[in-house]
Amino acid sequence: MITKEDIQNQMIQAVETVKRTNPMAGSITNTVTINFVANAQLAVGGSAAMVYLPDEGEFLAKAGGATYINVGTLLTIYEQTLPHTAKTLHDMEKPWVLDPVAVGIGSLRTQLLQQFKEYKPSVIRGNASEIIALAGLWELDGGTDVSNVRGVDSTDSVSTAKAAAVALAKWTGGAVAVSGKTDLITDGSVIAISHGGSHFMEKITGSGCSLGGVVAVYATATSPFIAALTATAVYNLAGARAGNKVDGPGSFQVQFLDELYKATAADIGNNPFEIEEV
Ligand SMILES: Nc1ncnc2c1ncn2[C@@H]1O[C@H](COP(=O)(O)OP(=O)(O)O)[C@@H](O)[C@H]1O
Ligand SMILES: Cc1ncsc1CCOP(=O)(O)O
Ligand SMILES: [Mg+2]
Repeated sequence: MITKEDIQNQMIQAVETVKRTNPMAGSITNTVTINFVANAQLAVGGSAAMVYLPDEGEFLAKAGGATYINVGTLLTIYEQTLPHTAKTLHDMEKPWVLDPVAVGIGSLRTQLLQQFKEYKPSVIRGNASEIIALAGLWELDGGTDVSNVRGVDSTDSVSTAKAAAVALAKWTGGAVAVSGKTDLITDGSVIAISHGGSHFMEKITGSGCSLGGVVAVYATATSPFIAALTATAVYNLAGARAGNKVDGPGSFQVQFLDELYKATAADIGNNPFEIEEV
């Protein structure tokens, strides 16, 4: 099994590469949190670009080092944009990150998330209920037919999503990141548990969505597993630091962006995590 020290070195390298090269990771994401996603991507050193249209999704898929697809608020045009972009990414073997926000609501969301099974997202990032429900939709181990997703929120604990996360990662050959009070990241053979964050992260919209955007930034520079773990680590670090400085969600959001920006590669590599074999 890969050692913790190897993982930390790869995380540090990924952070340094991103800070040095300002890589572009384009997004097709929801209208609620689109601004926060872009700001978080910029804060860690990436470059953001958001589009809605099919040819523009294809353009960004080709131009960017990685791409982020988040199905939070669907528009009718996405029936064309999302499969077109995901197919381009798959065919070009380019990394892409999927956030299956609110899986289970509506027929278009179900149809699109079903289609993504064959396009194998490099990283799937969601809360526990979304990860369990996506595994159910894709008929993989650990999934359930009955979704416990409550709108965009989770009603399951991260540990209950472990089997689903492993099964999804084995199917895609990439990584899965399950978020919550503690976070679980797996590539199907190793599991990392990352600690930190703040209860205020549940009190602002977009902490999960923006985490997906930051995973995409790191995916331009490293493997899906290291990208998912590095993004989760910087979120846990910045969340904890910001949470200690503020007394409400409004100032938390501002402070959190500052702490994302200030976190050094060594700080991020040293944020607490454990690893275990699947
Ligand atoms: N109670 C909590 N304590 C610490 N960190 C949290 C807590 N809840 C969520 N987070 C963090 O917030 C981010 C988004 O996770 P989550 O809220 O599960 O996603 P989503 O917004 O998609 O439901 C992750 O970085 C996660 O670690
Ligand atoms: C509230 C809401 N409704 C549709 S998308 C969205 C944002 C969800 O953001 P997050 O999952 O990061 O909390
Ligand atoms: Mg979410």
